[in-house]
Amino acid sequence: MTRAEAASKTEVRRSPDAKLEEAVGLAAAINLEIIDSAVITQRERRPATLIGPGKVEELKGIIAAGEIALVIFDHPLTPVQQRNLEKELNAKVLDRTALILEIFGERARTKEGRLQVELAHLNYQRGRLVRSWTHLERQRGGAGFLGGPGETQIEADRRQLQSKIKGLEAELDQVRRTRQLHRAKRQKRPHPIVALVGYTNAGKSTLFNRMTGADVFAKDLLFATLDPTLRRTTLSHGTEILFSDTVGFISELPTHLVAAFRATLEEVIEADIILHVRDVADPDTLAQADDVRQILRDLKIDADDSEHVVEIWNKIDLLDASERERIGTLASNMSGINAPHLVSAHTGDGIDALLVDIERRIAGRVAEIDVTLDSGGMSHLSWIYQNASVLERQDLENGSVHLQLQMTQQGITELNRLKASGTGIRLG
Ligand SMILES: Nc1nc2c(ncn2[C@@H]2O[C@H](COP(=O)(O)OP(=O)(O)OP(=O)(O)O)[C@@H](O)[C@H]2O)c(=O)[nH]1
Repeated sequence: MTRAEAASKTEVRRSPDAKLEEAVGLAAAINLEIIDSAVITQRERRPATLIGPGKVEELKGIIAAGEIALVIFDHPLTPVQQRNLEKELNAKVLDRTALILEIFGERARTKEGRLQVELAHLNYQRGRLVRSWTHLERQRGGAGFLGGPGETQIEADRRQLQSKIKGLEAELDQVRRTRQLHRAKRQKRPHPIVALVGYTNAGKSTLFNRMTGADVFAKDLLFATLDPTLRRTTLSHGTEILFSDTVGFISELPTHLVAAFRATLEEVIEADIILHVRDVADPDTLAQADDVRQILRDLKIDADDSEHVVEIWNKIDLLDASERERIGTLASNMSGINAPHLVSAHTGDGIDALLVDIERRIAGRVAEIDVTLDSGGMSHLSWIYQNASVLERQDLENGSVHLQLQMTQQGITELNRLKASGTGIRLG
């Protein structure tokens, strides 16, 4: 059974309750105290307030009684709806995009991450300004509308936003260029990259820590990791790899946010192997996996290429015996390379088998090569140690050194270039 077949065997749509639970989790991610939450069923969407007048009244009562300062709608709101609701409810109103932006704002740690979030924020605001302006314009008769304090103010705000956006884009460009230089340097160091992706809270950071012995912030918080983290690890047969932990994905991630994080996700785009970490104890696991695959496709990654993308079914320790058996059967029905890894990043179950599999997959991408450095080629020794895994070294009596190396194809090409440009290196 392929992954697509396995997925199609089960209903993947989220229940309203699961969506609500996720939204509550998002709010908790920035330490908001949740007073109340509810699913509202709406037959028609009201252009002015999204929800009907009866519901608005009901909410008003709850808000006044609970002294609630903020109301979050897990649904896109137009600028007009947001403003009207704020007035009616006498509380600040955010929609899902605004909430995610708030979370990203709190989490970003690197300069690039912070700039990206700020830019996404400004773009979000700009979209709202432009839309409300067109709305006003339409109300006052379109092209005939000239001057007036409202327009002047909005126009001024828009210009100010525009120039801020331009400034930020330039700054971001500079930061990215520096990072690309670093990356170019690293690419010359041909360690394969293994990137972790997954729905937010799936356990990527915990798995990353487990596999690398690192101590990355892992918490039961959505979007605990925002900036990519890289760490070098040596696998049991000596293969050196770089593990990369990235921002968690989420459904309905606003498109401009995906665009903003595209640069940060370059590690994923260029990774030799992608580990798609899934929380199989979450009732929503199938819908979450679908969302992740969609985002991978947006990044032009073939999520169904099982050579490249490996599914990790995490948190198996949370399953009861019958669920575990069901998941185990499902996994064993998925043949060969399609088969997912059942693990618990928490207890360490399944991690060794996963590391062996990573090493095996990488072995297909790395090759062994013998190199002899004569005395004239010794200056290349440090480059070799940086760029290859040295499996064996023999210091010969005539002063030359014989090395047995493991390198990626890219590294071998580089080595051939070195050989062609200088003396003292013999291959084979
Ligand atoms: N029981 C159990 N809990 C786990 C396991 N793996 C992770 N967790 C818990 O799940 C929560 C989320 O884990 P993280 O590693 O922060 O998840 P993440 O995918 O990096 O999250 P984001 O940063 O939001 O993308 C934490 O409370 C972890 O302790 C597991 O195998 N079993």
